[in-house]
Amino acid sequence: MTIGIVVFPGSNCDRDVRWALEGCVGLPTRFLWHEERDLSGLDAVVIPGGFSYGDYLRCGAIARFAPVLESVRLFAEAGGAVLGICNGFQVLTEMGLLPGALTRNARLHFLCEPTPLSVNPGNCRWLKGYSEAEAIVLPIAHGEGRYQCESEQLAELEANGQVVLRYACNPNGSVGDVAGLTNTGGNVLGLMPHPERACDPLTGGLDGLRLLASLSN
Ligand SMILES: NC(=O)CC[C@H](N)C(=O)O
Repeated sequence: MTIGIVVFPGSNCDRDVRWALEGCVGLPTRFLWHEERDLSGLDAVVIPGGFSYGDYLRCGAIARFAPVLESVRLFAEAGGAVLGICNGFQVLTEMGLLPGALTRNARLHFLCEPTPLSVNPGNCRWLKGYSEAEAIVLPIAHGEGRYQCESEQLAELEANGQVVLRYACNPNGSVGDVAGLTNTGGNVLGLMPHPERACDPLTGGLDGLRLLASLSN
């Protein structure tokens, strides 16, 4: 099994994700530069955190036009496992693979702190290792993490079980305490917290490990 990790100019968590997947989980990875289109041989794709194209316009708004994402869209639409972390979640909403939008945090500050969350794994392929309503802690590090969508859309997401991660103490003003969403197929997951920074007790706990290890079980 090999996991692709997308790299845009401005990505900065691509190495963290590689360290977690290879060093902590033991899964081989391959970097996918933003101009590449070839996903052959890959079993899953991670769009990591960072500041793609300098976060100009809106986080993820330029990245959505990257050639690599045309292939990622086809991969996801065919049922392939895709994980978007932080800037990756922003990219997934900008490209329409997940509904809604991530906007500036309610108090306009960049937030960087451990954050308590509640997991509702439903049919999400990336969350098989967690139990229903499990309480976990993952770090956040973002300026644009305030999830927004229409109330009808939120009701639909809730009814479908697509709100798979919720903030216990909503730090950024997200509607419905949304910290992470899956698509109806459960193969695409976008989340603002960073599971790759919680894969070692020395550097942020272990609550992210099962997420990154989920595909290998
Ligand atoms: N850690 C990240 O991926 C940061 C995401 C994005 N650049 C923001 O500040 O919201």
